[in-house]
Amino acid sequence: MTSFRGGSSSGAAKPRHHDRDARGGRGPRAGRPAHDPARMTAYQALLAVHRDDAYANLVLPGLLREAGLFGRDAAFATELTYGTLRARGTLDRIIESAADRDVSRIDPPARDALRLGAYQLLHTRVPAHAAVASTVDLVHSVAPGAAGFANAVMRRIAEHDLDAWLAKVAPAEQEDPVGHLAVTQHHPEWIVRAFREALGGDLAETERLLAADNERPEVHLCARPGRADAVELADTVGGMPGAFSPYAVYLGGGSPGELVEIKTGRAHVQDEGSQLVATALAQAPLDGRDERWLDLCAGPGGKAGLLAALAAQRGAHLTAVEVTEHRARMVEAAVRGMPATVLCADGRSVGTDHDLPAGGFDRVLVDAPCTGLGSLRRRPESRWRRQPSDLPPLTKLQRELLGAALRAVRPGGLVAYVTCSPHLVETKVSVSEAVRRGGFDVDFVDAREVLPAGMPGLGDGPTVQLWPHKHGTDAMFIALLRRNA
Ligand SMILES: C[S@@+](CC[C@H](N)C(=O)[O-])C[C@H]1O[C@@H](n2cnc3c(N)ncnc32)[C@H](O)[C@@H]1O
Repeated sequence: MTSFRGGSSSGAAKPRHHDRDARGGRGPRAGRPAHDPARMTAYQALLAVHRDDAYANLVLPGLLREAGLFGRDAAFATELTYGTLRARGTLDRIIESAADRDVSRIDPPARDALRLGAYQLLHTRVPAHAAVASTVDLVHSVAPGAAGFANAVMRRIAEHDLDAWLAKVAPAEQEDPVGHLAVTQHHPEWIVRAFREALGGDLAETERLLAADNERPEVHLCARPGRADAVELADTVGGMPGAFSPYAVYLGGGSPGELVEIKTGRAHVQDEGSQLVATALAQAPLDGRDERWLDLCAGPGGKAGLLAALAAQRGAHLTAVEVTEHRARMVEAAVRGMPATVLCADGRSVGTDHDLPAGGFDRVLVDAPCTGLGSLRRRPESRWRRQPSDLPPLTKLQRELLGAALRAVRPGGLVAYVTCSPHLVETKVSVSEAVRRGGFDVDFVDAREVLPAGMPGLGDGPTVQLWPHKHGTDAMFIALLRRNA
């Protein structure tokens, strides 16, 4: 877990305000940060996530702007928001133990304020007295009747450090190793189980993966082939060329949205793992015609942008399909100026939509809708929002879309099935089921052969699973299939 290490003016060093006394015991009202804008902003982000199902990475930038937070104050608010959301399940266990009641029986505003407070106490260097006082102040603002309760709970939490609390609330490692990891590494148990299974049962490695999931990932850029060079781009933006993808640049800091290279379409933000799987499809050897490429699940357009740039260099044309209209518009923006056509259509309509003829394409990407368990690093709330019940409808769609891709590709052509999830049900099982049920005659192409030479940790093939703790990428899965007839 990344921890805040600063002495921000909104953090520990700030003297306590006295607004409450001046206002006759109420303090600022919820939604109107007046005295502690960083904590109030983090609280509002949590509220939006838990009440409105918002995504923190989408909602937080606007809240920071509204509150006029920059620099260290913005970093503090961001750390509080992301850290609290990631650790939520474990913080809740600690709060339950300290409050001696289930978190479901605590009013949501007080509950979120307590989560923020517990996070400060156990994961940051904010001094205990500042964490307690600022949390009680926040509860005064958002749930005045619970201020006394919050004070008591915070004081009880402050009696122990994180290790002591984990020893108290986590199941014993010997008796329940998965339950233990779930609590100590802040993940739901069903996800720990799924990761462990995908890693062949190795608990120590599962722990390394979970720890990597708790770190905020570095921003990766993709230097678009033919438009930018990764080494030059790295120099220009003060970043580092990526370890594996020839197009990757690791952006040390700063906001990618401000970069001229992004605004002018020379580069886009894209995880290196996503770059690798899209490039693998483009690089795989193919006999015969190689002109018609298809991206069957293209929105918002990251891989389509890279594929279209590669298609431009190779004299090919990309058809990019996306079922959601606003995402199809994002794909259009991502491929502008490149040889690509965007269709707002259901990818399963191959053979019935005249723009998606059966056997009409040489290379096809299915970047299937999935649980996204491979990118938990960048969506702090999603580990607690996702449920095992999400799997059946998603795997049905995945199999149907892969079936459509296998119908769309010509005999001898290639299909890449990709997920941003390592869950075996969404990866190997979805592939084998789609092939079996569709009765397709296919061969697996060893994906390791078309990933950069010398890349470590690619397993036994022919499919490849990338990992945050091994490759510093999202946990992207790729299966490459050649259709025989
Ligand atoms: C994992 S995302 C694709 C990410 C994209 N390839 C990229 O790199 O930016 C899956 C996309 O598939 C779209 N989708 C879902 N069902 C679809 C369908 N039946 N046909 C086409 N697209 C679909 C979703 O709206 C979503 O945008």
